Amino acid sequence: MHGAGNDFVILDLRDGAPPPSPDLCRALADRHAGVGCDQILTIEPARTPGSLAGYGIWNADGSASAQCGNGARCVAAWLVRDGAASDARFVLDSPAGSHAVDVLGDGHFRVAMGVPRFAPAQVPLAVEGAERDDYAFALAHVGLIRFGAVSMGNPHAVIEVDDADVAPVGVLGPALQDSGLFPQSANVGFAQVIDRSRIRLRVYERGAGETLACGSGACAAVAVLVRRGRVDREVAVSLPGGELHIAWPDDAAQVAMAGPTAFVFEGEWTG
Ligand SMILES: N[C@@H](CCC[C@H](N)C(=O)O)C(=O)O
Repeated sequence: MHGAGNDFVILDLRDGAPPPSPDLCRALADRHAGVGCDQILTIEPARTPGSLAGYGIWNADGSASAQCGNGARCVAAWLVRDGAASDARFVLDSPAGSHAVDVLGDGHFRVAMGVPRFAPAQVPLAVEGAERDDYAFALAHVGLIRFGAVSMGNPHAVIEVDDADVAPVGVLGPALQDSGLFPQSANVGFAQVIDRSRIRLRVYERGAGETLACGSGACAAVAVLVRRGRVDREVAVSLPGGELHIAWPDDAAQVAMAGPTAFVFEGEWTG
């Protein structure tokens, strides 16, 4: 499946089958010798009362994550297609917590992605002191780098750029990930503000490299830009693979992310 071009291998493990090993994740995600994907998602039994199902998230490099916005929509679409979800609203459990999902029709879903957390210890970001909207550090080989930092259940850095097309995503993304500033690494977003309700975004993801879209990254970018007063609280985020709609009604509210899903093919892994 894919959500705005962020592609997934989905394993339905609701029968209690064990999750894939990191080696199997890497083999599945390999775009030459495997199926090819940014993340592997496992659909699992619900973890909290009232939830429809749980899901796990593994990056292409075999590392685990707690949050995946595009993946949440794809899991929702899977459950709707197989008849497990018949209501217009249901709840799914990610490793980061429970998420209300709204069925919007035509393969589109809205997911409550949680309240953004900016405190350095919560991102986590290895700096002393109170949270800030903007951090600046000189990194070896790349020089001064300014970014915002936020957790959406997974760690994000957001760098504002003049033109997303020419942003040095493949240089600054790994440089920030490897800098030691983010003890659990980070997904690094490059956000270009078009106007107060539209941005463009590219994301160099932890464990996957640059992807065509990152749902939690879109939420993170909007949260950072709202805090800086750069955008309003409802923003259309244009990513290389599609568009997501992000709404953050107030600082204490959950961020809502809406966007598309698509089924691509089904198969049996014999590798
Ligand atoms: N593509 C996802 C995020 C997947 C996990 C991320 N790479 C991490 O390691 O935290 C999304 O749509 O949010």
